[in-house]
Amino acid sequence: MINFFNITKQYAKGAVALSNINVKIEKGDFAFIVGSSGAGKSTFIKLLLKEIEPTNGKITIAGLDITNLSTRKIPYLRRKIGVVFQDFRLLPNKTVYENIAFAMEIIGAKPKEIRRQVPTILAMVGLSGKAKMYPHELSGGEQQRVAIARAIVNSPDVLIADEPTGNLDPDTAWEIMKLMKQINRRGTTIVMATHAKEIVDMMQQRVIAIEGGKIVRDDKKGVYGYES
Ligand SMILES: Nc1ncnc2c1ncn2[C@@H]1O[C@H](COP(=O)(O)OP(=O)(O)OP(=O)(O)O)[C@@H](O)[C@H]1O
Repeated sequence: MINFFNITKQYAKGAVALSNINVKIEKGDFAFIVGSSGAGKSTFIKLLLKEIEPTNGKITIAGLDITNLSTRKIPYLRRKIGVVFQDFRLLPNKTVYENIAFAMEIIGAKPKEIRRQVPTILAMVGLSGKAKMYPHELSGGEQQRVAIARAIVNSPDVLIADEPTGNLDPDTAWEIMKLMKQINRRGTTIVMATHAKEIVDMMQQRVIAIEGGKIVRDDKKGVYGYES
């Protein structure tokens, strides 16, 4: 599903954030990316999202070589990937319904399809009663559910989450993790960068640890492995 071939990323001012990384994430995997601050986790995620380009190497996602992708094909890539961030990033002037509908509109979904799909996805994330609310009227956990709904509404192959529980209290964080696991069970590959030791230890999923720009550990049912 996701392949990093000899990926090196050196930033303009000299820092080598990732150094010759090779990793393969299979379809249906749930993989945590862990590592201390500055280890290279965000760089890993940004490369996947094509927000930045590698200095060397090749990345493929669902058979698509994203390092040599024509501008024309970038929307196609975006459809294969859903993203969730720590700070939710919802559109403040749109309701819950509109935030999710908008993600469908921009890929050209038909109004009929949108009217059918948005309530389905809202029910799935447990927010059927909140469709008309605005983001500021919701709790952090609810906002993150909306963000997840928006990320999966177009049925991406991969859900990428960058510290999705970072702004949430422990109970709410667990609710979000249950939802992520549910999405994973339906076949979506999940890649999640996190500092949340308890979550990683409890979930017993694949753990890829990055240190100093290299993969230092890759365990099938791993633990966080750092003091938090
Ligand atoms: N835009 C940039 N320009 C120069 N150096 C950068 C840039 N972004 C990150 N770096 C450097 O690359 C290295 C890896 O950073 P990265 O943000 O990937 O770490 P991280 O593991 O996500 O850390 P954190 O857990 O603190 O978010 C660090 O040494 C950082 O200073």
